[in-house]
Amino acid sequence: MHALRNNFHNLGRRFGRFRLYQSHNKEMPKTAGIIVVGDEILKGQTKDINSHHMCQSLHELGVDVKQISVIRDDVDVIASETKKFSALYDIVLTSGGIGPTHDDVTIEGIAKAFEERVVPNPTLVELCKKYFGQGFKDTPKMKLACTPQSAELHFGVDKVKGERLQFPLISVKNVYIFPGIPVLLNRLFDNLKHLFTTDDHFFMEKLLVNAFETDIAPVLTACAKKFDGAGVQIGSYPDWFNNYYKVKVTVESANEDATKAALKELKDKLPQGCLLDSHKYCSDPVAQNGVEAFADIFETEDPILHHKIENSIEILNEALTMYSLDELCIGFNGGKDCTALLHLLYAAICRKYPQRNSKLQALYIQDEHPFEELEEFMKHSTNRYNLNVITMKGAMKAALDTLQSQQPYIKAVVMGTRCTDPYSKNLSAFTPTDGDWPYYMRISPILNWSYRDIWTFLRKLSLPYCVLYDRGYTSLGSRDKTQRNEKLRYTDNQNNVKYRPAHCLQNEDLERNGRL
Ligand SMILES: Cc1cc2nc3c(=O)[nH]c(=O)nc-3n(C[C@H](O)[C@H](O)[C@H](O)COP(=O)(O)OP(=O)(O)OC[C@H]3O[C@@H](n4cnc5c(N)ncnc54)[C@H](O)[C@@H]3O)c2cc1C
Ligand SMILES: NC(=O)C1=CN([C@@H]2O[C@H](COP(=O)(O)OP(=O)(O)OC[C@H]3O[C@@H](n4cnc5c(N)ncnc54)[C@H](O)[C@@H]3O)[C@@H](O)[C@H]2O)C=CC1
Ligand SMILES: [Co+2]
Ligand SMILES: [K+]
Ligand SMILES: [Mg+2]
Repeated sequence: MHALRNNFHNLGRRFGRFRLYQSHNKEMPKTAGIIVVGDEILKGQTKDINSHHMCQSLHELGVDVKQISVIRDDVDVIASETKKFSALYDIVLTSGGIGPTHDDVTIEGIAKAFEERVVPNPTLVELCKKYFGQGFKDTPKMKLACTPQSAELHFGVDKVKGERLQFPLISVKNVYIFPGIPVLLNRLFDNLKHLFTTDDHFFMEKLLVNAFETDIAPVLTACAKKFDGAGVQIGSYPDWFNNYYKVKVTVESANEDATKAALKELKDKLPQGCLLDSHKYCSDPVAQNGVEAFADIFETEDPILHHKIENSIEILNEALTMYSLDELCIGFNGGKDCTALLHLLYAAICRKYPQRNSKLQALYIQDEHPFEELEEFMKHSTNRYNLNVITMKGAMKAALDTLQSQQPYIKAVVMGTRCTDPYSKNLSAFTPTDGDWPYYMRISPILNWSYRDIWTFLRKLSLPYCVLYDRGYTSLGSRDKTQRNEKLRYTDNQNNVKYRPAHCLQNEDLERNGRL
């Protein structure tokens, strides 16, 4: 409803200035520029998160952020950037440089931009007096009470407590001056949103495309050109680690109809079959799939797997009855089998301990030559499932010996072993390690799962897995002893050698073909 505002009443409200879309005769959304001030950011000592927060919030409020500039704590640089941004954009937000120390000079810089003097602000002087006591005027704290002459103060109201915030947001003309400390900035921003709220709203649609950017570029270019006049922006964002799509394409504008028309055009013109069905893809499967849900999902389509899952969950529940979370860990090396297992175990733990604070422990015996992609995947999994990863180096047996002395409370390891793995034919769900191994209970809930079951499970639930499996590897070991599976090799119509993803392997007996 916000997009069409044809009446002059609304138009006039906006800084008395209106801009028009070339062809649609509609006002452009309010624009903003962000100036991030701080030497520490340019030195890489602090990661700028403030501009990110501001961009996100402003975008939600319908403000079109056009530029972010990161600059030094230097009066002249701040002055010239502020002057430039203030003229270019409807509003300017600055972050940082308003503390009491010598290296914070944002207030001076902004005063200089508008050729104003920095003067004590009576309201701020009163505030500081209350806050710091009488003597503050002769200390560096006095800096906090000084502003450019024409400054305005905006007191936010704490949404939770209903009280006025202690310190106001300072603005000079169209420049809003935020502190750099993220919690202070966020608190001010979130309690003063009304200053930036607009009548606009961005309408965003996205397409998940399973094709290379190079192949869809011509269609995107043509569509972007066609809808440019209507203010539609088309974005193309490749994701190298997603197992289900290669590119996220966004279509966005402040006009719902224009957005929809551009979306339709793209859907019509993109190659057949490359669009991911949004009903079949879940972007956050960890949050969405509880233990109960697993059974339902496979019940009709794959009743055999459905019963294997139920059986695995029974084993996991039994394991959780026998061992406390301190005594248990999952053997997790980023491989596909333990990835499927991790999801099951996580769900079972969440069900049994909905209120738990402790993390699920994962044992990772790190190979001397691990694949980078595998370790990258491990990192993502650690966050996704909130794991406490215990990393051990060296040969497996020796590593387990060390584990026993360093973490003596661990008694059992849940493993993604399947019957078809070497030496695993005679394992059962609960089998202690062999006599010549350090003593642990090995718990193997997915022994009777096949290669196909693993892939059906992972892909049906949109679970993330290591990207190497999308690049021709079907079984992963140490980097120097693992190759792509030749059974997945093919040559495309331009005569390039390529590999299909692991889930396409037909004959699953050849799973370990790439292991040397
Ligand atoms: C805790 C533990 C106890 C073991 N006990 C015995 C034993 O008693 N007798 C014996 O002969 N062999 C034992 N092994 C070795 C095991 O049987 C396999 O040789 C080994 O897991 C590699 O198998 P794979 O190549 O099929 O790999 P995978 O199919 O990747 O291994 C099967 C499962 O083992 C776990 N795992 C494998 N590698 C790692 C790793 N680097 N870090 C953490 N977890 C991993 C995962 O859960 C994985 O799903 C043990 C291994 C582990 C981790
Ligand atoms: N109580 C309040 O509301 C206010 C307090 N002050 C006082 O001013 C001082 C802080 O002023 P600042 O302008 O914040 O000083 P500053 O520019 O020195 O920044 C303070 C810290 O914030 C972090 N930071 C800065 N920019 C960042 C960014 N872009 N992303 C992530 N982190 C970033 C950095 O770690 C930096 O050390 C404090 O001493 C505070 O007491 C100032 C204004 C308001
Ligand atoms: Co059933
Ligand atoms: K400082
Ligand atoms: Mg600073």
